[in-house]
Amino acid sequence: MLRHGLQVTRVFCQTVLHTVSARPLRSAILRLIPRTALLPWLSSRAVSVSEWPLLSSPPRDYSLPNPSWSTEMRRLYEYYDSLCEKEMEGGEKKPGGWGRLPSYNRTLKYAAGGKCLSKLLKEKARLFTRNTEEQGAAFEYVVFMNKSEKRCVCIFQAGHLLEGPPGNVHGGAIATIIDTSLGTLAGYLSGIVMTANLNINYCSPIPLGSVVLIDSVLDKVEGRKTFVSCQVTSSDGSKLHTEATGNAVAGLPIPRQSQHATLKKKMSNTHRHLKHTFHGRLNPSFAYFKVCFPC
Ligand SMILES: CCCCCCCCCCCCCC(=O)SCCNC(=O)CCNC(=O)[C@H](O)C(C)(C)COP(=O)(O)OP(=O)(O)OC[C@H]1O[C@@H](n2cnc3c(N)ncnc32)[C@H](O)[C@@H]1OP(=O)(O)O
Repeated sequence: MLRHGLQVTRVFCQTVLHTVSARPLRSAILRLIPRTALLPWLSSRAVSVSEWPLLSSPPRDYSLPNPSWSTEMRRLYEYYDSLCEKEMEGGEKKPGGWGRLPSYNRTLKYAAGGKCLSKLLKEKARLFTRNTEEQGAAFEYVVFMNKSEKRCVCIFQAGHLLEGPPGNVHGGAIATIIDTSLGTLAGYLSGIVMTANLNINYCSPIPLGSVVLIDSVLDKVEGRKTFVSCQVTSSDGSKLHTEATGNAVAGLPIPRQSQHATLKKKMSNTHRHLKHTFHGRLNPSFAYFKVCFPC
């Protein structure tokens, strides 16, 4: 009887997986099936749960080329990608100092401190620059980091949803991508940071749909403060669109055992405020963010 039940489950699982190709529908169906019911199917396929895309589907990496990318965007991507450290034949690493940073639409997913946040925030929060699935509509960008030069280059293609003055990119959208580039560089070099100060000079408008380069460098580190600056230029570097300087303040270090009780007390005091909104100042839950560098 039990064996018969397992067999029916297995056949059902296989039918679902092989016939339903639309991913949202397939995911919805699978959410209704208890995971234990899938085990017979998995064991029959001799695959581990982590290998199975629907139980642990890898998040979409938004920094990879997609059909909306212009020829110029692709050309620049391929240029910086060619500078990246890569495994060569024989296991040797091609030196270059550059590396592409992956980019996801969630950060809370990686936060153990997320228990302080409401369920709504946990489920619905999206990184501002990656909050539309429509390719090419808003921020299309990829960040390449050069750790040894303490520098990063962001290739940015501005989509039609970012219009400000007719035919040109909104100043707030430019500030957003600058904050993202500078924040990413500061975060990469100094750990978790919050932008404390950002000064922007808008020198010439950025045409909607065009591709620009945001070249960011580290100026100095003073205690918790990381000073960074950038220039936004046309893709061939001939025209300066924007320049900016910023100061990012590093968060609290991962708590040591002795500090843990104080932090826990602080967290419960602020829990009520944190429940529906972020606290205005850097709060202890930031200390629990896993350091990862999606941008
Ligand atoms: C890990 C996950 C990564 C994910 C990445 C994906 C996203 C990609 C990247 C996206 C990136 C997006 C990034 C975003 O969008 S971050 C979002 C925008 N930023 C904020 O909301 C920050 C709000 N402000 C604060 O939280 C606090 O004020 C901070 C944390 C900044 C400092 O408060 P804290 O209580 O902790 O420290 P402190 O007050 O003792 O000050 C410490 C030092 O800093 C100096 N100072 C302070 N304020 C300013 C100021 N305004 N100008 C110049 N300096 C300032 C101050 O004089 C002092 O210096 P000194 O006296 O020691 O010399």
